This record gives sequence, structure tokens and C-alpha cells, in this order.
Amino acid sequence: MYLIYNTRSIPLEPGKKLTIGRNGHGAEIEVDGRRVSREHAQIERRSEGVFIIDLESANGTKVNEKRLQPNVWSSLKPGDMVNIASLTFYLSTEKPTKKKEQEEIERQGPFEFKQKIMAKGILKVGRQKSNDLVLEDPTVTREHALLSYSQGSFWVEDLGSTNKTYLNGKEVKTKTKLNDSDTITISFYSITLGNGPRDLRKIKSAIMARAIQKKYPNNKIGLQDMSLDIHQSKFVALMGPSGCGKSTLLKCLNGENPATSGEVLIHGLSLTENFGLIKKKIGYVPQDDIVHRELTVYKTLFYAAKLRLPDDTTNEEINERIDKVISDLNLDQDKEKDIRTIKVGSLSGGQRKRVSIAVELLTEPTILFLDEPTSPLDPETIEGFLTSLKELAHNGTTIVMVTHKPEDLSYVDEVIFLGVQGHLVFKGSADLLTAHFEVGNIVEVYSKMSDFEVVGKFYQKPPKQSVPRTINQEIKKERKDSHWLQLFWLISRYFRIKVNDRENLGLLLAQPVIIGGLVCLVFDKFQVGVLFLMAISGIWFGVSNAAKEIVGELPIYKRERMFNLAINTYILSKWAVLALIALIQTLIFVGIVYVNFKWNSHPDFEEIFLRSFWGSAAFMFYISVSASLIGLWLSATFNNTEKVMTVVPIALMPQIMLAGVMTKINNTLVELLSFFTLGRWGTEGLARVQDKVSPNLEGTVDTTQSVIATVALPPPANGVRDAPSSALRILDLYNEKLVDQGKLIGSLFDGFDRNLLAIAILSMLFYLLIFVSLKKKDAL
Ligand SMILES: Nc1ncnc2c1ncn2[C@@H]1O[C@H](COP(=O)(O)OP(=O)(O)OP(=O)(O)O)[C@@H](O)[C@H]1O
Repeated sequence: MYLIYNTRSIPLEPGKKLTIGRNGHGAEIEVDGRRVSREHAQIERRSEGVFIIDLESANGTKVNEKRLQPNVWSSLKPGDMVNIASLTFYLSTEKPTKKKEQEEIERQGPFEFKQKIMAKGILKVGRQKSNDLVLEDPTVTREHALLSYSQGSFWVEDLGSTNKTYLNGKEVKTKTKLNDSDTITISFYSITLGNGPRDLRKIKSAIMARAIQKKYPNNKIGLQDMSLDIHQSKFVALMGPSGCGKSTLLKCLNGENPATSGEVLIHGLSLTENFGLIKKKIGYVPQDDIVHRELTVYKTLFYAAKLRLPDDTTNEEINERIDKVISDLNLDQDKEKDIRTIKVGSLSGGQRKRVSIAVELLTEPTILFLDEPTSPLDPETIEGFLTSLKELAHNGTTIVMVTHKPEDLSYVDEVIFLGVQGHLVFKGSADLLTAHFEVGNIVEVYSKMSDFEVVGKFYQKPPKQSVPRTINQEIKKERKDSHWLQLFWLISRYFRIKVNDRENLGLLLAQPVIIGGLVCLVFDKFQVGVLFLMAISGIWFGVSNAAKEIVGELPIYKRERMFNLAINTYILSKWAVLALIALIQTLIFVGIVYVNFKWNSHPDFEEIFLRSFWGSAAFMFYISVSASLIGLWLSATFNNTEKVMTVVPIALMPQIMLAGVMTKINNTLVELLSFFTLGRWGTEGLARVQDKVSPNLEGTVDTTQSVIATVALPPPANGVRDAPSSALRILDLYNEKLVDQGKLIGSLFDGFDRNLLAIAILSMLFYLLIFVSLKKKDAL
């Protein structure tokens, strides 16, 4: 006699009691589920039959839909169904083998599959072996979805899976009723009530393009009408003269920049209709590497797996995947040194390219798009590299590779050749290429296909009856993955990149020491110039720390964005690590200035130095983290590092000029511009932090208590002051001629709180600008 639970069959031995309970609490039969009690029920085989008892569980036990009385033994017959929370157990006289059961499900005719759900009540679908329907793919969550039968209808429900369950192309958000004609898609499995589960990767056509055309917004035709069919497990080269549209075609096929008309089917699924699902199952390595040079190979793959695989993937599973992709790409050939421990930056070009591909292989993509992977490689490296790709293709991954190198053709199964202006002129075996164009070698094919007149003769137009010319550029949006986990792993990866780049880290930490030291050297007493330079240094640290951070990893950002990266999560991860760096820099800087002016204080006023330490440090940090948003904005706006470094001074100079210290702010335009600078609000705010040390100065007679006032305003000869003044006023920053009394907003931003507010508003503005700049980079 067996108790059947999912694909587990538990033998019931005579005289032995088995307790069913929640995982991790020592029951003989442990099951998942929060609604299962630690010791939920007990089952016993006696000579007179099998008996079950509910152990006063919180959510009860049902036999054939009838709830058991707690603590009362009831008998069970073979075929009886026991429900504990949402889990179903059966009593059976024979043991069904896992394989048999799985085969049975896979082989379902329409009737059997429906019957299976009806009989079980609930059919659990997922990656874990214990599911009723096991879908073996790393992008499927352990327990991914439920198919159920109740109230005379069939239902589908997603169990919070990472990569979602789709019903007719739409994400399943709540328990949804099923019709016979409905199609459920989980990863590349398509499930219908009529036909049961079907692995779409077994469809012969991996990629089918039907009458696609690409027109760029400037009306330039990137691709002329073409139809293509690429079979699975083929290694295909995409060739053609420079600028003919190879990358354009690649991006139309992988969804990065979809065709303007026509249709692309990936394993029979419409690319645009199912992009949320398909994008997780296709790999794409653009021309640039998509790996951080500062990380080791292992960490690169580990973080990529954390960011791309379902949230419930264990570290053990991740390590298995990493081992597999490393061996699939022959990255483990060197027996002397484990490649996992080597930093990506120290690898050869060929190995680095393989690591980029390894990142993509983590999700077991069925199709891999590679844009000119062999261009940067030397001839000896290319051989091993292409051999690995060939093996990969023959083991089931369809590969489409853009290349310019005729020698690459000896490794591929097929060539797609484009002529100028995006004309498809050849698709077939590499051996037939030259004969097709009636030339002696490939170089001649290139020159012939660069001639617009000749191209027309070879152009392969799609057949007339192809799909209606629908504009299908709209890619369906879908719910994002868990942002918190993504944020955690992005911060963790970015932090490690920073820590691993020791040289840069040393320079970042040297900055406050050098600049702080210089401030101490050039000012013999504490004055407004010191505060001004503190503000400017905070801004400088923030902007310069951040300026290269997005532009320097643009290919990685774009690839991850295409996969599943959320823009806000990305910005926040950068900001968090930059804030930590700014915090350390600020503390070093303020520490140096504080100690210096404390030791070298004015002999008559020993209380006068940078005060308070924590108040000043906190405010300088506040300026600096806000400034790092300016840096990130510049970094997100331009597409190469040189351009960003050219504009950094343009962003910094106004901070100095408009702070109201170098010159008075005395005209409307200048004042208006000054509102947008952290230099102004930062210097004012820092001065006010000083003033706060003696906040009640106004109206008191003894102004010597004012920290800064006394420096700037030595006591009069007779020792009597006629107009007690605040430190701010004596600092000559805030009298009626100056910024706070400006004509535009007058005293609206006059006060420390208002300085804080102004910086917060600017920060929000900068954040918005980063978001918009990144959004503009989305090709979709
Ligand atoms: N976003 C765009 N907007 C307008 N035109 C574009 C855009 N992207 C590409 N093009 C144009 O489309 C044509 C095809 O470009 P594509 O980059 O696909 O060519 P390619 O064959 O990959 O070139 P190469 O071999 O130099 O990499 C070119 O003339 C290019 O200028």
C-alpha cells in the first residue's frame, strides 16, 4: 500500500505510524506549505486496513472532501483522496514510477490530461521533482503554477513564479478559468487542456520571420521585406557588407528593436506577443562584452544567475549551472588554474567573450544571438571559440552569429547573406555561397553585394501570401521581477566591483585627504571660504564618483535591461554604493578640517572651528549624495566616457560661480540660475549649520558666543556691540544685497530647513532626469 503525494510514493508498512507535517519539523512525511501544521496528520497501516487521524491541525484534514474530526481515527480505502491545505494525497495499492507517471502526463490525449486534473483536483506544475507536472528548465520556478478542477471548471493559477505563467500571451495574475481553446505558456512549454503539455523547443523552426521589414523613424529602410526560417540546433552565420543591416536583422529577431511590419515567431510563439516570456529564453551577446572586468569569472556568473534565474534558485543549483556553462564553453581547459577565480579583466579576448556567452547560457537559452563575437579575437583563439559554439549548437542551442570573417564559415551550418540596404540575397549552406553569386571567393561576394544594382537581381522577396502587414512593434509589457531582490544583488555586485578595483578605491579615498589637507594649508583661520570649499568638495566628490558609472557599463546595462532590469532598481543600486563612498570621503574630509581648525584656532576665540562635527559632516554628505545624482545623470545621458568627462566641468563650474561667495548674486538671471546649483544651497546650509551652534544669537548682547561671527567680526575696541548679528550675516552671505533677499523668491528659501528642502527638490529633479535618460536608451 502506498501514499501517493505528487510524484512521491510513500510505502505504508504494517504497524508503522507516519506523521505528515510541515517541512523542517521532523515529521516522517515532510511537505511544503505554510498552512500545513508541524504535525498535521498521522497515517497507519493496520491488519484491518489503513487509518488516518487529524492531529488537531490548524487548517484541518479532508478525506474525499469531508473534513475529519480532530483526534479521531478514520479508515482509508485505495483511491481515497486526502487533502491537507492545498496538497493532495492518494492511497494506492501499487507504486507508480515517477517516469511512468511523467510519461503518462506527457503522452496525454485530450481526455487523459483533463481527466488527470479532474482526478487529482489540483495539478502542481514546476521545476521541482515533486510536482505533478515537472517542467525541467532553470527559468521555471520550483512550484510555478497550479492547474485545478473545481465547480465543474478548469482553472489556472500562478504561484508567484519569477518568470510568470501566461494565458494566451497574457500574464496570469489571479486564478483564471480555462476554456478548451486556451493556451497556457510556462517557459517554452505550452499547455492546453486539449493536448496537455508540449515542449515548444521541439518545433523544428526555432526562428521564423514572416515578411518582416524594418523602417527607422527617419524613414530609412533598415531591412527590405524578407522571410526566414532557421531550424533548431543550427549554427547560422549572418554576413553582408558593412552597414547592410546585419545588426538590424539580429535585433528584429531577438526583440531588442522589433520589425516595423511582419511577424517573428520564436518556437512558434509570436515574439512581440510573448516577449516577456521569450526574452528570458534567448541569449544575446552584443558586440561589446557584457561582463564587469573587476569581478572574477565565478562572481560574474554568480551575480548574473542571481539577477536572471528564478528567485527560489538555490546556491547549489546556481553552482551546478555555473559548472555546466563553464564546461560547455570549454572554459575549464587550464588544469593549472581554476578559471573561476580569475578576474575577467585578466582574461584573453576569447575567454572574455566566452564568459559573456556563459552569462547568457545560465538561463539555458534555446537561441543565442551573437553580434560579431569573432571580430576582436586572434586567429588561434577563434578556432577553439568556434568549435565550442559548434558543439553548443549541436547540443541543442540554435546560434545566429553576425560575422565579417570568411574563415568562420567553415564552422557554421548555414549562411544568411544580406546585400546593401537590407536585402536578403542568400540563405543556405556555406558551400553554395560563392556558386550562387557566380564568383570565385567570398571577398567577391562582398563586393558584388555592395552594388545596389546587382543586389536587386539576387534579392529574395517573401512570397506574396505572407502574413498581413501588421505593425507589431508594440511589445507587450508585463509585471517586473522582484525588485527588492534585484536591488539587493545589484548593490552587492556593484559594491564588490568597487572593492575589487583597489587602485580606484585608493584614489577615491585619497581625494578627501589631499583636498582637505590643502584647505587646511591655505586658510589660516576658519571662515566662509572653508565652508564654500567644503560644499564644492562635496559636490565634486559626488559628481566625479558617479560620472563614469553608467556610461562605463552601457552594454551590460542595455543587455540586463532587455532581460529584466528595472530602471529605478538600477539607479538606486548605483546611488546606494555611491552614497557609501561619499560618506567615507565626507568623514575623512570633515575630520581633517575639524581637527585642523580646532588645533589651529584663533588665539582669542578658541571655541571657533568647524562645529558641529556631525552636523557639518551630515550636511556635506547630503550635498555629496545629491551631487552623485548629477554625475549619474551625465553618465546616463551620454554614450561614451570622453563626452561625459568633457561635460563634468560644465556641470561643476556653475556650482562654484553661483554659490554667492566668489561674486555677489545681484541680477535676476544669475539668481535664477543659482537656484539650480548645489553650490549655493550647500554653502548657505553649511554656514547655517555653524550658526545653529549659537542659534539664539540675535538679540543677545554677547556675540562672542557666535561661532563664526567672532572670527569675522572682532570685538570693537570699547567692547560693546551695538547690533548683535548672526553668524550668517557676519559671514556677509545673507544681508539684503545677497541671495536670500533675491527678487525672485525672496525669503522663501531663507532658513536651514529651506536649504535642506531646496537640495531635496534638486535631487528629485536629477533623479527624474536620470530616469528619463535611461528610458530613452530603451530601444523598444
Ligand atoms: N537607430 C537607427 N536609426 C536610423 N538608422 C539606423 C539606426 N540603426 C541603424 N541604422 C542604419 O541602418 C543601416 C543598417 O545598420 P546596421 O547597424 O544594422 O548595419 P550592419 O550591417 O550591422 O553594419 P556593421 O557591419 O557596420 O556593423 C545603416 O545604414 C545604419 O546607419
